[in-house]
Amino acid sequence: MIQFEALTKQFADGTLAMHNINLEIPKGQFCVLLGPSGAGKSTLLRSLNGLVEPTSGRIIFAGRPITGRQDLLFMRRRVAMVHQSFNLVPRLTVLTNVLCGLLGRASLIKSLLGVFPREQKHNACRLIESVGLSEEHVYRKASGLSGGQQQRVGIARAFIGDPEVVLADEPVASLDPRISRDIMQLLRNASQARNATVLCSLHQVDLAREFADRIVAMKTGRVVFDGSPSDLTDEVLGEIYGDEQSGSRQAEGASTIKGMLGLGSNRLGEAA
Ligand SMILES: Nc1ncnc2c1ncn2[C@@H]1O[C@H](COP(=O)(O)OP(=O)(O)OP(=O)(O)O)[C@@H](O)[C@H]1O
Repeated sequence: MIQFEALTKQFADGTLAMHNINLEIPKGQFCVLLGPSGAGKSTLLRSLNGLVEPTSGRIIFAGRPITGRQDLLFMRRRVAMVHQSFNLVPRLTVLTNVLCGLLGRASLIKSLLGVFPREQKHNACRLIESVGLSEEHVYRKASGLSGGQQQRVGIARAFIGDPEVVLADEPVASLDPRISRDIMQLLRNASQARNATVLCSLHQVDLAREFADRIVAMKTGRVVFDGSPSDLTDEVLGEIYGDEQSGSRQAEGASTIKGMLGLGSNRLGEAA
């Protein structure tokens, strides 16, 4: 479904956010990206919705090399995004927020006026129900929902356009552990039901192990691990996160490796 060929991104200030990334992500795979803060996970995700332009290398999406503007539009139309901070419009209803996932597909004027065909509204209502919200939520403003409910809306919005690929950038970073698991389960179920490919960055190793078909770990812009959850041993985790533990940058991350693993300090200390 997606091929990254020697993908490299160097920002104008010289930061090398991705260096020679070579990956093939097959259709329907649920691939989790792990790695310390600043590893390049978001940059990789953003290269797939056109928000980051690679410095060199290329992306092949559904067999089509993404080189020009038309290719980029082709890819963007097939990719949806789930955000860490939900990115809903607070004053709009749940229904309209979900329908916003069709912007760019529906007529711009109609979308801006909030005029969506009956069938699309019907689909949106079905999706709202399928993500665990009820009728009473449909016309409620997004600002009146809990974080977990907002992310359910975010998932419904991502899937309404029937995307082939869903990018989820730390989708549970601002949720408590129980709700996080529910949201990951929902994302997993929704993608499986549609055979959609998911690329999901996470800081929670336990969730990565539970939900991923495949885990790719990055560090300083490079892929340092690519395998199944069962291959992700504590030793490998120590290599991925170890150096960062002693660095001050870890404070910027979602949590310490200890918290992420839910382990005691001794084992962790050894790994680090
Ligand atoms: N627009 C930008 N200009 C310059 N540097 C950037 C820009 N965007 C990201 N970077 C840098 O690129 C590197 C990779 O950042 P990225 O956000 O991809 O990491 P990440 O693994 O997603 O981190 P986190 O887990 O904290 O979200 C970091 O050093 C970051 O500071």
